[in-house]
Amino acid sequence: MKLIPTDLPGVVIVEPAVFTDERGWFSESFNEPRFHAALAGLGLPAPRAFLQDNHSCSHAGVLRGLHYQLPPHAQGKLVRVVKGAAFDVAVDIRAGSPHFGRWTGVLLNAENKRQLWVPEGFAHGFVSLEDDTHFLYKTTDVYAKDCERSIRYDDPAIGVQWPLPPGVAAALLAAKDAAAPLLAQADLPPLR
Ligand SMILES: Cc1cn([C@H]2C[C@H](O)[C@@H](COP(=O)(O)OP(=O)(O)O[C@H]3O[C@H](C)C(=O)[C@H](O)[C@H]3O)O2)c(=O)[nH]c1=O
Repeated sequence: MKLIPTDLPGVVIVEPAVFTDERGWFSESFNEPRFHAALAGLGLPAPRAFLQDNHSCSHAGVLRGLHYQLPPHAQGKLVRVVKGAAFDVAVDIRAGSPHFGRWTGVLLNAENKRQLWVPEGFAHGFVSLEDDTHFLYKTTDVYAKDCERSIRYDDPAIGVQWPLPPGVAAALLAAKDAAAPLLAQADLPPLR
């Protein structure tokens, strides 16, 4: 496994080792000791244990986000795409962070097998770039609807440059994602 820092401190790309032979390929999608050691190598803290695995499937142009959960159920997320493609985005929303409101985006797809580590204190979302995009992720806390918050994906104060797949004029959103902008959020996670 190799970690590649993004331009947003704390958010890193995970490139798992892939072993190819005449049968196909094998890859460890998660290995806690190796993940923790690789994070330590970048001076980053090990996350809490992952408590939940999620799997969603999206049509081309579907945008899920920007979402986060507040303490005591803040979630770190280790995300990947196993079929299709997605542009995955993390935003630092920790009150007091020197990088508050900054975002980074990474192409995740079945071919590059890349993952993105999004720590607690960051909002997360993605836009699906193909039909039938299967998005899998581990979270460091369980789903807690009362702690869940949404930030509008096109908040000009954040300025995410969302790509859209060919033929899609506008992102396809759930009603809950026509949300408030970042600076209108009533409560934001603390900088730990
Ligand atoms: C997130 C979640 C949802 N649900 C139920 C609640 C709804 O009845 C249904 C769909 O939930 P939602 O519309 O919140 O799903 P997404 O829009 O994909 O939400 C996710 O979108 C972005 C990408 C994130 O980073 C979060 O993990 C999460 O907020 O599944 C559960 O039962 N457990 C869960 O952990």
